[in-house]
Amino acid sequence: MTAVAVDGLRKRYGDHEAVRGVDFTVRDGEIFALLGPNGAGKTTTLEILEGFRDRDGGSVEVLGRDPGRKADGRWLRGQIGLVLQDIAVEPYLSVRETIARNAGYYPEPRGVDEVIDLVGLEEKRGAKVKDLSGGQKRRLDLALGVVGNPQLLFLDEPTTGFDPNARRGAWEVVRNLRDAGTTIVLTTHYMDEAQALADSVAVIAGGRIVAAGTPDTLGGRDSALARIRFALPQGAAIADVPLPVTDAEDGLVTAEAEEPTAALHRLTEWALRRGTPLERLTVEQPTLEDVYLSLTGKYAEKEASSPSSERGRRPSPGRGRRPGRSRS
Ligand SMILES: Nc1ncnc2c1ncn2[C@@H]1O[C@H](COP(=O)(O)OP(=O)(O)OP(=O)(O)O)[C@@H](O)[C@H]1O
Repeated sequence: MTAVAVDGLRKRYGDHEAVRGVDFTVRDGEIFALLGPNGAGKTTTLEILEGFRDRDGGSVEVLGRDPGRKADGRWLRGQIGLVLQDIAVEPYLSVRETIARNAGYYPEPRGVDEVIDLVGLEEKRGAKVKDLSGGQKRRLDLALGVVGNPQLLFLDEPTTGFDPNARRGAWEVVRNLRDAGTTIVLTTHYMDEAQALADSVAVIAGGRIVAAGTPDTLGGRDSALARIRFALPQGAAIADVPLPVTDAEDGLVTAEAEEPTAALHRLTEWALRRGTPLERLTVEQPTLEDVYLSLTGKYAEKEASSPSSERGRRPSPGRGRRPGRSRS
């Protein structure tokens, strides 16, 4: 079943078309990541799905309902969870009191202590919200997003400001939620996060989807050539290397290979015969970040060379502008 279906979505702010015909679907029970540079239209798209913003065109279905219709929007608010960047919480309430208060807004909430354990705030159960660290506060945000036992959870940059251990902890929480049946739609600027978590991803740039797929296949990543890099051995010239190589950064040379095993065999045999080691040898497939940068870079180049491109766009106003989005 489809949890979210977006078809030809459009949204304009004055004369700026922020979302220009976006299509994607999110399958029931998956983690879907919407990726894109600042100002690409991610927040606008999510706000429309969450029922906080009207659209100008296209169709949107969330759990089979239209968040743009008042009655559907009300029903959806009981079924979806939101973890946003700027949830307002009462600083003098304790962690437990804050979660218990939010639980009261939902028809079938999760147990408060279960949620505290789920997000790893056991030690801080009785602590006042104002005394939490930045990372602990984000865990509380996550707790508030899941306490309603939502079918669908929206996570807006869920690990911004986390230390590396806390990020891995949060990923574990998100995976556990998915495994327990929650569908998750997230935005992130961290490609390692999308790689680690997402079952499928879509890249948005300039209000359009420029690529969609799984993290491993996005933009033809799985069929891309492997890159072999190494420092040219002392006394060797580029022409001596038994593979076509080009100069790379940092004094390294690069060979691109369809069959990296065979290419490495030729290369290492050559080096052993010469008796010179291949220093700083690495073999890499393009990472999700490489593919993302290439997709969004190509988009930016196309925009810059298009005579109709819109220059000097207003910078993204950042967070804190979703109308009426705080629940606490
Ligand atoms: N309320 C608004 N009024 C006018 N313009 C807006 C408004 N909200 C967003 N925009 C513009 O629409 C475009 C898309 O913004 P949006 O916030 O959806 O991007 P984003 O992909 O979420 O960016 P970021 O990664 O920086 O959060 C931007 O050019 C932004 O300046």
